[in-house]
Amino acid sequence: MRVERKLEVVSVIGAGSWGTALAMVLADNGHHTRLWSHNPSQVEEINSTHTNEKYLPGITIPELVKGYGDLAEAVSGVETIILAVPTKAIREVLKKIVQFQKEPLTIVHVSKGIEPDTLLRISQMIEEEMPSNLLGEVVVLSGPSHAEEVSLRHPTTVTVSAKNMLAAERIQDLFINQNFRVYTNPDVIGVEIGGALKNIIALAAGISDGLGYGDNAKAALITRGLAEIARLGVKMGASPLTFSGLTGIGDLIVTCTSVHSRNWRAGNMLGKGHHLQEVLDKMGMVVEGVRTTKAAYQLAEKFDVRMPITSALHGILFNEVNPKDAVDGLMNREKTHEVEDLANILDSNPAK
Ligand SMILES: NC(=O)C1=CN([C@@H]2O[C@H](COP(=O)(O)OP(=O)(O)OC[C@H]3O[C@@H](n4cnc5c(N)ncnc54)[C@H](OP(=O)(O)O)[C@@H]3O)[C@@H](O)[C@H]2O)C=CC1
Ligand SMILES: O=C(CO)COP(=O)(O)O
Repeated sequence: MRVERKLEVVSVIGAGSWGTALAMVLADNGHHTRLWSHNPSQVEEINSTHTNEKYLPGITIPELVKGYGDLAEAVSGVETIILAVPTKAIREVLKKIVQFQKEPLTIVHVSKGIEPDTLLRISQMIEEEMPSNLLGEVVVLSGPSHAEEVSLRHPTTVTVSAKNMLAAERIQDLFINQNFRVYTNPDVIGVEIGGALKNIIALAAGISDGLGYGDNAKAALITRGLAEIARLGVKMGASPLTFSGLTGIGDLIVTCTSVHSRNWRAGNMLGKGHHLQEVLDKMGMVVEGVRTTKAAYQLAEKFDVRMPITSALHGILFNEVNPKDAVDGLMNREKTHEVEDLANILDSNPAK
């Protein structure tokens, strides 16, 4: 593979499973990689035993990855940071960076969420928090990519997207290697919406499995889930084509069918009758789909888009609706066409 790779010092902000796995990809590509954690004992573990047992048990982290506990030191002198904290921590971390940063930064975010109430995508939150003199480019990296498999160097494909395609291509070159194939896509809205909303459907797929339903139900959730994600995304300005790509159907498949998925696992416990708070306490890792369900429910109202699966999940998570009743509700809705646009054309054609 021919890659114009300029070796850099790169900072990864957030040493959870995804930040650690991405730091390993960067180190495999020869970049000196600073992995920042707000947890001092984790920094100590990364530097002394080259492990991160809580998040990636059994994995050895390459020597080129160094743990940092001081955020200003971790970001000092770098051109690019990879922002790998959960969506709800993004503003807090950026507010800290703004206090000491002097030079513009390219920010690559790898989180999958939408902010409830403001209804902002992550790139919009970054643009809001960073003064323009400190913000170079904003790039999103997304796609079907469980950290556990990336850290084992199993073949993985992702997509990077930015308003400025040259920035996206630079980040493509930073990460791409024989195990980690990176595509570009100019559709930032579609990439961010697909990545965030697939977590809602993964929670629903987990619930379905937890209830003991089978592959038919899961295929239905994936397919009709994609339909409602695309319906909303297109209204928000995304290209419909993006939803048939890695950050759309690709990420939906992996998250709805993999035991690695925290969203699927959380859903599975809910389907087996556990209470939401108990499930989140047990997970010990971020389950982005819960907050994103709230945001997507609000977006559906704002854009006047039908999102029956999101709406059913919203009932389960926030209004004590019994999961089995929610499934019954979905199955007993008014009959409809599968492809609405086609149906609208037929409905307006008197000769049909
Ligand atoms: N895991 C995966 O396979 C993938 C995850 N993603 C996305 O990446 C994002 C991060 O997920 P992931 O790494 O899996 O999450 P994890 O739960 O594994 O780790 C989150 C990390 O962020 C830290 N953190 C939490 N809150 C703060 C805060 N306020 N300030 C600083 N650090 C904080 C946590 O620290 P602490 O240990 O102290 O809690 C932990 O190190 C999510 O949006 C997720 O959807 C995307 C693709 C793949
Ligand atoms: O986004 C992911 C894989 O692409 C990870 O999903 P979970 O957060 O559900 O583990």
